Amino acid sequence: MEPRGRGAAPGGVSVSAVLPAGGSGERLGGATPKQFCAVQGRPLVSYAVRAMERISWISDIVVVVSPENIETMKTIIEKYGHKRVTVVEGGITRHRSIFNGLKVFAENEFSSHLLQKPEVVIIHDAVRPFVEEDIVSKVVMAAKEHGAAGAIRPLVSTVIASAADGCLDHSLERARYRASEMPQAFLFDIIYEAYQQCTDYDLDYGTECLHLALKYCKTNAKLVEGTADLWKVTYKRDLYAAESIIKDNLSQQVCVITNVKETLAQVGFLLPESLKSQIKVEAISVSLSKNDSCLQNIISGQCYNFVCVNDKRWAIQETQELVDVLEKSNIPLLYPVVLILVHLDIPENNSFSIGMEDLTTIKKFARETKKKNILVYGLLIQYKDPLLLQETVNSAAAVIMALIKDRNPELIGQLLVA
Ligand SMILES: Nc1ccn([C@@H]2O[C@H](COP(=O)(O)OP(=O)(O)OP(=O)(O)O)[C@@H](O)[C@H]2O)c(=O)n1
Ligand SMILES: O=C(CO)[C@H](O)[C@H](O)COP(=O)(O)O
Repeated sequence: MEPRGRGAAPGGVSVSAVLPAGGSGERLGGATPKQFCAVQGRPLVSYAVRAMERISWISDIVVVVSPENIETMKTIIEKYGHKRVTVVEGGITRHRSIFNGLKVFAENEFSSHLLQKPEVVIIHDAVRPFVEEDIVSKVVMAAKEHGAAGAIRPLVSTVIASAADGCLDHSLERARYRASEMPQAFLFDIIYEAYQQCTDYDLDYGTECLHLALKYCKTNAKLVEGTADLWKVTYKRDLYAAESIIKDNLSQQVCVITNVKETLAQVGFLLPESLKSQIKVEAISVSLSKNDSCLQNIISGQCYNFVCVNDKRWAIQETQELVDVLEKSNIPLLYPVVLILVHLDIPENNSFSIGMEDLTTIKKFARETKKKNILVYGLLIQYKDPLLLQETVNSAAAVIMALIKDRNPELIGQLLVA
């Protein structure tokens, strides 16, 4: 069978990946295994799958899940449009799950369709969502040369051993040891051989694939320094940390779209200027209905925050056009998009007034767009004294930043006043 990935892998080898996701997440607690817990609305496992999937030279991605979660995993693949993924039934321990994942490349009877055996296989826990191509590429190159490789991090705490009486027996010299993280990569034949040879004790109690390669194939893995965010989601606090890292990543860029008359354009200029001290700003002045190419470029550049400055009453019609463009782009499929409708209540805009009807309209609109993973908020910039314009705009920028950073789905449809 032809490999499904595209592009040349480092060192020209063929590469596939196995993501063990068959655990129950006891240490995290709760009814849902951690790999299926929602982070910014999307299951954690989908982040790890996405991280592998966007590396074009990885041919196949095997996700190993417990039998009762096979359908859940298939639904996730379908919902988030994951490609090149094969779901495989896991075992009762992590090693047994990984072994099952490897068998799909080697044993006909294990899978209805045997995947092409890669020269190098990556093993990466499905609960480590932040893995970049750079480190994956480094472990693959090192595995090609040394037979096995894995990411490491410095130890945070000193490792100590306790004696039978519960007292300190000895401690290890921290500087000599490292924490073994993921991703790891192996010449396929080496790791497969190691799993075939290893004992039930290894399969049931072992925690380290690199160790199996050493013990059974005499392969000394190359250790590659990894980045801090390779850590494994293990406890509840790790889910909170993952959530805030994602929110932080999504808050790097905003697109300010102004669609105002010249007399009001001052705000359209001052607002981006004020935001610039906190976030990268793309400011454009367009009629959204034109499906502007400039806007398209920004969207395809993975911008997850939009501010629309309007001089009319709640211009839902025009905002709907932006929502349609975003939806078509698939941008909100993977992460929630923040869309802030800014309206101006300023001296030149005499006709402006807000009634209950307006508030209901924006709420209704926000509820609909939330179903598309687009979070809509309203912001009214209100000032009567032109001398206070800069101050008011600064306060509006602060509210916009708070909405972007928080991405709070409970606040959608609310009208805030700056
Ligand atoms: N039988 C198992 C056990 C674990 N894993 C996977 O191995 C990775 C790392 O293991 P760990 O953090 O220990 O996950 P759990 O076993 O789910 O956690 P806990 O030990 O707290 O129950 C996770 O992606 C987990 O789903 C697996 O595929 N099959
Ligand atoms: O860090 C690792 C390197 O091999 C593994 O992810 C880790 O050992 C998994 O162990 P556990 O299932 O006990 O959490």
